[in-house]
Amino acid sequence: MTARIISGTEISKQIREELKNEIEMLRARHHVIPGLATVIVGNDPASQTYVGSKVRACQELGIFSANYPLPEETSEKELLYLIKTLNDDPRINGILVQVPLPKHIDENRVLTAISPDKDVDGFHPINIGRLVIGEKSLLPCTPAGIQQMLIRSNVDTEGAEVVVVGRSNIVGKPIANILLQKAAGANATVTVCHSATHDMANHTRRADILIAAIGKPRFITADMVKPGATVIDVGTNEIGKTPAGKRILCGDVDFDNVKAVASAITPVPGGVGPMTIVMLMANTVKAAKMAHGLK
Ligand SMILES: Nc1nc(=O)c2c([nH]1)NC[C@@H]1CN(c3ccc(C(=O)N[C@@H](CCC(=O)O)C(=O)O)cc3)C=[N+]21
Repeated sequence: MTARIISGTEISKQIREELKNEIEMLRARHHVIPGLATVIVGNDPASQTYVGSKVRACQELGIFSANYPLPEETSEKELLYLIKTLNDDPRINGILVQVPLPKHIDENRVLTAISPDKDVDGFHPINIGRLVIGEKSLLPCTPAGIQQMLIRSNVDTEGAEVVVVGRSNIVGKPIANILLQKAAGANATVTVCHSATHDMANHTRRADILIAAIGKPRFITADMVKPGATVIDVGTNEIGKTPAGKRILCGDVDFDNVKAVASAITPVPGGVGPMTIVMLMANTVKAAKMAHGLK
């Protein structure tokens, strides 16, 4: 068997088209233009690449974007002041502070300072809490993107065994909670594995849907995958550079061997990454509608 490829590039294009229409409708009917502020502290090249993609996506879709590239030595106080200003700015519906932040800044304090209504990353404790209790909230972008990939490629989660490898606050914990929800129709049986899990392969081999979010290149090997499983690869590990200086990316899944066992698999690049960006745009549109009391 060779697995069907679930293309994040294709699915994200489809969602972009839907968003474009919705944004045009908001503008024409309600005179609303969604606005996103991106804040990046320091000059990590990978972070700059991601923020660059986000800004381009805004331009393409008709979202207003305001960008705040700040020097590495920005103090926590200055950053908190900027966030307060953005919280109060009616043109801004979404605030994204790129993580990781420099070590002298308390990341939790900063993320908690963002108004929950403008928290398009879905990292604020209020939004995490709403997700866990099954209330409507802004969902973290990578997990929301994974959910859309499953829905739009007809992978049924109802009653399925889902195994998530990785327990980060930005991927592992939220995707586990999203797929566990009954109300939203996900309704899966969810196991979360991590670095202290005994006999990890024993868990992963039971998965109908295996989600790899560990941050280790090719960690998931073919012997860890149940024949016919759907495999979602969240890894974006930089394993080198091309002679031209372009980053070479590799997922958390040993793609070439696992695709012979799985029935569906996401590639890296071109899988979860592009979905993360489009869901940020979707959250910005959602936040704009909430801000204007629109359904
Ligand atoms: N506040 C915050 N929110 C984030 O959502 C956030 C963040 N901080 N910090 C870093 C991570 C990482 N992340 C990615 C987004 C897109 C791709 C992506 O589009 N990847 C392309 C390849 C891009 C390339 O070639 O470098 C792909 O997989 O096809 C990857 C990774 C968002 N993050």
